[in-house]
Amino acid sequence: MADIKTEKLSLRFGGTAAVDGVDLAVPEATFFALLGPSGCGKTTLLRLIAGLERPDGGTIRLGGRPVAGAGLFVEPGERCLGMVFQSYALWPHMTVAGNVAFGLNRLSGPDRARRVAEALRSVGLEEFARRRPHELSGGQRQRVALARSLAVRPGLILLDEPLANLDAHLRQSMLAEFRRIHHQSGTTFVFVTHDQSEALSVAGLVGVMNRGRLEQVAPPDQVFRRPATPMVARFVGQGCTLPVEALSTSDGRVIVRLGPRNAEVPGVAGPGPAWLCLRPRDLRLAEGAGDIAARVIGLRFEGGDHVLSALPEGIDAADPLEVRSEMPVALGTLIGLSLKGGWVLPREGAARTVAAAPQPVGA
Ligand SMILES: Nc1ncnc2c1ncn2[C@@H]1O[C@H](COP(=O)(O)OP(=O)(O)OP(=O)(O)O)[C@@H](O)[C@H]1O
Repeated sequence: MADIKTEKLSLRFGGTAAVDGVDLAVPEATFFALLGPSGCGKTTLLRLIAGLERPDGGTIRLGGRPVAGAGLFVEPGERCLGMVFQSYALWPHMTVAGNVAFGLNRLSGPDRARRVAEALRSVGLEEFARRRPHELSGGQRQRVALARSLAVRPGLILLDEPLANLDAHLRQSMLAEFRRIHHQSGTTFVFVTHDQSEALSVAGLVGVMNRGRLEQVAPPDQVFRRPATPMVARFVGQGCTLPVEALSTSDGRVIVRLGPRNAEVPGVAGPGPAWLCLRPRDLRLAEGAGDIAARVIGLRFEGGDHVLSALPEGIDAADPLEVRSEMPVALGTLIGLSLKGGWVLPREGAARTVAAAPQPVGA
């Protein structure tokens, strides 16, 4: 088991800051998911931790041991970690057992065989030891790749989009497998994905990256319910952000002006310009005027409901909001939306209240 600590970690490729001053602390035995849009720097951060890239600046410690920093660079093979890639990277001419034994050369024959059997048992593939990779399904190949990493008993396993080549159904069962194996092995897992539902369902700790920086590191429910930045609010859970004015704040609840009306919403913004972060589940169609007046500009049928896209009225630069309805509503209709939840964040430069914030409405 190894914890991970990076300080001011940076790597540029030409004009691109792929990783930009990242301070990260992942406690040992954590299942950590690194989440973010394509090109935000997830793989580069993983490769820096693995030792496949050298940082331009900053430091990395694994299990308390410095592995990269000024004048110091520990080679990947000496970092006591395993890697699992989306391409599996198995040797096609070797059997499953041969692939799993690959990193165990320093062990004696019987010890090696025992370690291979143990690793294959932990991923449920002991009966497949004599097969070759082309005789396995994609999910089974990925489990062989994981068994190969587990066999060397590393303190840390780095998984780079390991489910990207699998179909949706198999991804779900592999996620459950990863959780079980992580729990059983007690190894620290770092799991890179751009799929937020994957990250939130599998990890104990989630890091959201954007443009080379970490926007938030928190347990999945906090990332979802208390986004630290507008980017996290928009990226996770189909969220959107409305520009509002925070009028006053007390006990972690903020009164915001929504066009001509005011509403009280949980949050951390002091008085001034703020963002109201909303998810579809934070809104419902009001019987009367509700909290927000909005005009229906789109309608689709999804998951058994009609989903209305509605543009708030009286709020400058607002994006359309989505709300579910049992009945279809004609385009152009003025509707009222009631707030069931939400989260208020200060806009850049505005005051943030420090008081501990309560759970949002409906949490
Ligand atoms: N070897 C390289 N040479 C030049 N630029 C690179 C290199 N590797 C990555 N980059 C750039 O660095 C940035 C971060 O890339 P990275 O692969 O880390 O992103 P990512 O979040 O893993 O993306 P994805 O989800 O699409 O895999 C991107 O702008 C990318 O184009």
